Amino acid sequence: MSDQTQSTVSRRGFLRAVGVSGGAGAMLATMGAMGLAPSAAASVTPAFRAPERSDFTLTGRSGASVVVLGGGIAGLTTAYELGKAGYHCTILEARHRVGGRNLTIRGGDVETDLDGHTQRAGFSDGVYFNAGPGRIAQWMVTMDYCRELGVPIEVFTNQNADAWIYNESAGMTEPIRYRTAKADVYGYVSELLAKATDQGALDARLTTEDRDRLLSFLQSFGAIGGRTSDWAYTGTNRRGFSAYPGAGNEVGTLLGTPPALSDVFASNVGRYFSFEFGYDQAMLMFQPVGGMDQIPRALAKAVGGHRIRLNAEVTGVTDRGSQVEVTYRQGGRQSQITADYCVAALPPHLMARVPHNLGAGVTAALADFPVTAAGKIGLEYRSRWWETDQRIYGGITETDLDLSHIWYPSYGFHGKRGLVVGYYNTGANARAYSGLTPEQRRERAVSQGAKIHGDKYRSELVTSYSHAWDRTRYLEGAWTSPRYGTAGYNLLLQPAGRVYFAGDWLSHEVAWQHGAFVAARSAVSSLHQRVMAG
Ligand SMILES: Cc1cc2nc3c(=O)[nH]c(=O)nc-3n(C[C@H](O)[C@H](O)[C@H](O)COP(=O)(O)OP(=O)(O)OC[C@H]3O[C@@H](n4cnc5c(N)ncnc54)[C@H](O)[C@@H]3O)c2cc1C
Ligand SMILES: N=C(N)NCCCC(=O)C(=O)O
Repeated sequence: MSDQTQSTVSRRGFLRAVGVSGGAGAMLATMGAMGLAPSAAASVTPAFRAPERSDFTLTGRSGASVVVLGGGIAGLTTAYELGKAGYHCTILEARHRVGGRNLTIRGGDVETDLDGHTQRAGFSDGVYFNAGPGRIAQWMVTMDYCRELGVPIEVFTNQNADAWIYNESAGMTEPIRYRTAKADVYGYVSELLAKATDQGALDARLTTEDRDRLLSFLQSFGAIGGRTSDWAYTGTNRRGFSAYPGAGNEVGTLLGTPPALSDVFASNVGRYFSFEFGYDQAMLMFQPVGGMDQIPRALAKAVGGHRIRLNAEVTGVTDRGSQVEVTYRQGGRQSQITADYCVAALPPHLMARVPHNLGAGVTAALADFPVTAAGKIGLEYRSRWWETDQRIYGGITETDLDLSHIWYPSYGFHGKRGLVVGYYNTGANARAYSGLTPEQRRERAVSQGAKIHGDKYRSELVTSYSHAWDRTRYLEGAWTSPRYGTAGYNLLLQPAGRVYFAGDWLSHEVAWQHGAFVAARSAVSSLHQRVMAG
């Protein structure tokens, strides 16, 4: 090892170790130079833990019978994985279709909510609306199930420089493109930090070398001037153009000059930038081709339709010691099924209401999951004006309006029609919409969205369908906030006699199908170990 390498490591060991200036080879060389054996690399940059993410197989076979309560992702996965290991599973699902919160609405679908509002979706052929899940991160086990089940996937655009930001409460009268908002916020933040750095305000924290490196980073990050122009941010073509560059001498027309620093901060556009930093929301994201419900459909097909009873509402669970007895109502009749084991994959707040003999502690634990409301509306348009007129191809507009987010479709580009998600909100905003009739929801969403998109937001609209998760029978909520670490939460990670629990609510990825998949895998592993040991 040369002296130069040694000095590089001691001065820049951190940068090299996190792979900023080199690939794996460079990193290993650096580790060696630091006196670390290659195996110690794991403690610096932990290896990706593949087993939890990849395909799953129970070792050994059993012919035991299992009744699975709920045909959402967790229930279906339970039956799918146990089925591979030879178990005889029966799924009892209260709704008229499998999938649970994984719900894709197409033309002809009919849903009636708890308030008696019936909607028949009038969407055109090929147009669909993911009323629940819409996106999948690359690391999620959901991707492995798509591959294993043969569900084709495509990119879901979760972030788009050409989508809008609109903060009405900050006095904005026009929306601003993400790219423009970012250019101005990054520019002014960089200017301020560069000035403070150059004036010595950070000298206690920075060496001379650090200071120079930070200034050089800020110059490129914020596209600001140098020392001679006092690091000023004056705007560049990162803001975008009102007329893009063209042929010959057409240099294009820049999108004006940046507003004053104080106005940029007052607009509060920067509050949306960190969304894409999230480990679960960063691009690239994915979606199944043709709708998110391709996942439960494929699972149900693999499980076998004869093992799934629809419109079967579970009304009681009794552990009889050597077997479990489950009562359910189907077609106006009370029926009963007995199995060796049961996996309860209903929402916890609903399972808490099902009469059982599993103990008061179980009921109390199940009832202790606070539930969040969420809602979405799908707006079908006769033209794709957001693509042709506004040059937005997928992605999300962020607002401080009660509609919160507007999603543009990541499929069907340049097609004739398309579906925009006109609101996706949670909490109080979701409840405000769910308290309205479907017509009132549409009116409210359209009048809000037209502030951003103009007249076509109303005039090109063909039909709509809205879904209020807090008003959906057999779900009564969008997702829960588990009280991790409490005795109640931990109690439900264990079987109650012969009854196991599963669902995204028993995972650290609540509100993600990933959570439902891994919770189901955990329950079936535990059940299978017991059967194999017994
Ligand atoms: C608005 C929204 C957006 C989301 N976005 C994403 C996303 O982008 N990506 C992502 O991966 N995930 C997302 N999720 C989360 C994802 O939908 C869930 O994590 C997952 O679908 C949960 O599956 P589950 O099987 O645990 O529960 P559920 O889907 O709740 O399944 C429970 C099942 O039990 C049934 N049931 C209830 N009562 C009874 C009864 N008495 N008898 C019989 N059956 C009964 C229900 O009908 C249902 O089918 C979103 C969810 C919502 C609501
Ligand atoms: N606070 C949360 N749990 N957020 C997750 C929101 C639901 C979801 O998965 C998505 O829309 O991507």
